[in-house]
Amino acid sequence: MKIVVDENMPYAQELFSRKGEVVRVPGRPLPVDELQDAQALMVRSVTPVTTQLVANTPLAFVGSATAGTDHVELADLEAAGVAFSAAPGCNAIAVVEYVLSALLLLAERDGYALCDKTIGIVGVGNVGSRLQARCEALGMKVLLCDPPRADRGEKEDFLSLESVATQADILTFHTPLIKQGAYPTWHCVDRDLLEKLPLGCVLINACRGAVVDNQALKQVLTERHDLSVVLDVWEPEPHLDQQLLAQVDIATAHIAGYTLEGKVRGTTQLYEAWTAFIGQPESIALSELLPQPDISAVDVTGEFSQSLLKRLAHLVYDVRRDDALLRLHIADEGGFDRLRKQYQERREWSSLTVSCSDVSTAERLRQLGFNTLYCA
Ligand SMILES: NC(=O)c1ccc[n+]([C@@H]2O[C@H](COP(=O)([O-])OP(=O)(O)OC[C@H]3O[C@@H](n4cnc5c(N)ncnc54)[C@H](O)[C@@H]3O)[C@@H](O)[C@H]2O)c1
Ligand SMILES: O=C(O)[C@H](O)[C@H](O)COP(=O)(O)O
Repeated sequence: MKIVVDENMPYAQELFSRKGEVVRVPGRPLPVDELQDAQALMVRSVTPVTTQLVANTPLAFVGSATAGTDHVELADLEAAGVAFSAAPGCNAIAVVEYVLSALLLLAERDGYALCDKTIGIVGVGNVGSRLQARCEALGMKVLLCDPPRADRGEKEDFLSLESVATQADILTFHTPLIKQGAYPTWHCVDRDLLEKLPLGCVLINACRGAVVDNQALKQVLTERHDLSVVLDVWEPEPHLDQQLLAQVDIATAHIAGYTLEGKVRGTTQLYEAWTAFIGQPESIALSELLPQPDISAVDVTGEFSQSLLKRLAHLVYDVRRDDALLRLHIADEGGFDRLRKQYQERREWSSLTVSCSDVSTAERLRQLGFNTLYCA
């Protein structure tokens, strides 16, 4: 059995080679000749999966180690009789911690307390709901927009996009990219919405580039200097608009989901889905695979504060690292994809054990995602 896997999928070689021959390939562009005798293909979001790609191959299963599936023609795969699995939620914590790393930075730069702010979360799924929990633990007011969930009658208090966008100090997007149907998100942040954002609003896009009309954003940013913008995703990738990049406050190369934990969960979720598909189900514990982090423990004395949280969060991951790298390398040939392929290891907040001399600080940091100990 031959299994073709994207080379940017940690531990794929080790796991999939338990069952067959593994061939690692670049995802953009994918060497299609490798599929001529392959039974399974494991991709990331950079590989469009079309009827054409799978036609005239023995592929029976395609997996994508991602939350988003807009690069996959799902109906065509089904029609071709090819099974598919994504990795829902694998990198949700990573995206949440990316957003918080950025917010802690902007709050310090502009001198405000996050607990005084209202955040509007658009798309309240795996990422959005975890972000909601962490923002509530920070004492922020949280407004939610998720029309599909609202229409299913779920019990949260969901608002319209316009209502959230006009009330929130911080507006962050965590929806899939959807072009058609009842709940489209393509260009849902258009000129009209951008003009309605409150004075000094922070706009964050860490879902898919085209959820924001990038040309409209570029234009509005020449007129409104009060907005702060954080973009991890771009329209289009990898050839993003360098003028827009220069206008935004934090710019990164679609790496919000790139913690080691997030990527490894992506691999293990696919391995579990595929082994179930071939009738030999296996489950893999993350702890079997993850190495010890570079920094695994710190001691904290004193009480919880935003400043303490920022120092701890940035000890694990400071978004300025990725912002600097993108600005430095965006003009290089292949720079965007190289930054993603050669991504420096990044861990989740839970990889850090924080020993606290104050019980309420320990509890607060635990709610915010750290591993904590109370040492009287
Ligand atoms: N930047 C990154 O590295 C990164 C990492 C993970 C996910 N993503 C992107 O973020 C998206 C969200 O991730 P997730 O894991 O939370 O997905 P999810 O499927 O768990 O949640 C998406 C939520 O969006 C809601 N939604 C759908 N249409 C909507 C609309 N028109 N308006 C508002 N809400 C709508 C859905 O009901 C759902 O609750 C993914 O689809 C992916 O494109 C990006
Ligand atoms: O949808 C997702 O899961 C993310 O966008 C994912 O992290 C993107 O990374 P890629 O698959 O392009 O490596």
